[in-house]
Amino acid sequence: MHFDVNGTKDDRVSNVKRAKSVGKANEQIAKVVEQSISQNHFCVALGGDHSIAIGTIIGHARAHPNLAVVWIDAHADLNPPLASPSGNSHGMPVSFLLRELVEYIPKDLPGFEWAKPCLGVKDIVYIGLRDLDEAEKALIEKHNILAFTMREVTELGVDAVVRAAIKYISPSGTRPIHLSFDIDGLDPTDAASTGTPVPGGLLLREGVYITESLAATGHLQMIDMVEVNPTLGSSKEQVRTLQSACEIIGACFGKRNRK
Ligand SMILES: CN[C@](CCCC[B-](O)(O)O)(CCN1CCCCC1)C(=O)O
Ligand SMILES: [Mn+2]
Ligand SMILES: [Mn+2]
Ligand SMILES: [Mn+2]
Repeated sequence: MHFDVNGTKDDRVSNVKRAKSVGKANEQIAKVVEQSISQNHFCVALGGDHSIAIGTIIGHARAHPNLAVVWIDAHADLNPPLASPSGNSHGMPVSFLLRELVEYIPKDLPGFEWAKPCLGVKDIVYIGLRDLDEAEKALIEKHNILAFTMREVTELGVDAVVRAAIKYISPSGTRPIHLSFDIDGLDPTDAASTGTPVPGGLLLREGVYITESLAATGHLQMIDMVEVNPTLGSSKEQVRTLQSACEIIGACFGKRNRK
């Protein structure tokens, strides 16, 4: 039995653990993000797990409906609630955001009454994938979602991947971009202090390059920096992970390794 902050029952509903707390928190996040973006701020959301992207992206899209999303992650976070093998909401956020998946979202989810999908499958691109569940693979395939897995990053190189990603989501180069950066998109050597690390990820240098390239479009509006868990790993790993997160956030504001 789980309880929410008010001490009322908050159990697993339609296979979403603590549905009410997650839904209500994201409702608040969406309001704050919409306000911040509407005041023309560059917005940095610090997670917490990746379920906060439900609120950050819906909030951002309220201010900029023509939003495009770059999702850096070892995982697709695309499990519709009933297909999730864990019931952990951090593996589901993208399924709540895509209009084409709305039929898979249970109608009775407490706390999520406000959450309406705000993206089409063509408005998102993945970079760094290397650990997908069966339902996620099937949905990426069925809806032709553009995904550069670590295989493509190795094959094409990070420059070709980020150029292709930008060309795809913003052919005119003018669309507002939301970067949802899961620190576990990086290799555990650069980011071990996270809940679901997966070997063979992006080097910090590659993560910085992708972020700098998005910033160079002049339309990067917001970054989620999520899944950083400084309670995990050795103190050396914790420092390294926090340093990586700061480098990525810094890269949103332009080139780091200036000549
Ligand atoms: C791959 N899907 C997972 C992980 C989601 C990670 C979320 B993120 O925000 O960190 O990216 C894992 C599901 N596996 C758990 C172990 C047994 C096999 C399934 C899930 O729980 O949905
Ligand atoms: Mn996670
Ligand atoms: Mn994630
Ligand atoms: Mn992840």
